[in-house]
Amino acid sequence: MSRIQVRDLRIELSGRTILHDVDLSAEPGELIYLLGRNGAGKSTLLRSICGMITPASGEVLIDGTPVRRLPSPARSLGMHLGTEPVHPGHTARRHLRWIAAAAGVGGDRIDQVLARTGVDAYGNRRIGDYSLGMRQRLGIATALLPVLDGGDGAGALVFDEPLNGLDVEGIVWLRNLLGALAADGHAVLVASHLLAEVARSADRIVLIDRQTASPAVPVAEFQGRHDDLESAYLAAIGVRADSSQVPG
Ligand SMILES: Nc1ncnc2c1ncn2[C@@H]1O[C@H](COP(=O)(O)OP(=O)(O)OP(=O)(O)O)[C@@H](O)[C@H]1O
Repeated sequence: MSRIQVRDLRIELSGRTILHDVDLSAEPGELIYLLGRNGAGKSTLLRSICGMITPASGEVLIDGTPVRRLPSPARSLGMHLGTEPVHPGHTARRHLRWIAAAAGVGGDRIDQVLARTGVDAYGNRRIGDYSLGMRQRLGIATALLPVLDGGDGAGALVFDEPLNGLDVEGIVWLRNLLGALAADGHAVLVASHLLAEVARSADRIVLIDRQTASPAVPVAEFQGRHDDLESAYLAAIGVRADSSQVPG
């Protein structure tokens, strides 16, 4: 069973407050989506949860342990934080070998995650030649490395905009994968702008706005009296649905 707890988190970068007073708990078996406009702080929050950003104050606990005290966060957390290839000349297989070794995950997992994500079809080609959707699938494969089927691997997973660039069958595949991970007891946290997908899949929604996070609420509660999630979201961030102003 896995749990992500964020307590009273404050993040400052280059002397600017990016997030403050963030409290969030992703429980075992829950799929939580983070919403928020460009620059709201979703990636910053996910990176903080993964221990890649040191908070000015507050804490992140993964299964009750402060993330920065975990001996190997990449073993305790499945992470997909972006699609930029670190080494464009590497193949997917070599990339995964490198990540698995760094995280202390057995190399026998590599073939499993390649097959589970469909990356095995092009696992021996250099990442620099991948399309966006192919890079997304590789990022998802990386996040699955420490997640052992029925074992004691990572319990919690975070994904930063994993849907971007996936084709239609990829979106359906990822929806089923995230649902299956949650059903297996993993706490799953996903940042996305794709509200149709959020509406059909999320257990709860958190809105990142005005440098903080709303309480996590079920989709129906977030939607309230609005016709759909998009209208509710626009109202929540203070934008009129018919507005043609450049947001900012
Ligand atoms: N290293 C950094 N130094 C200073 N400011 C930063 C740094 N990284 C991010 N920021 C700022 O933090 C804010 C939040 O950025 P973040 O990438 O977390 O937003 P986001 O919600 O993920 O946006 P998007 O939806 O566009 O991906 C932005 O104002 C960004 O400019």
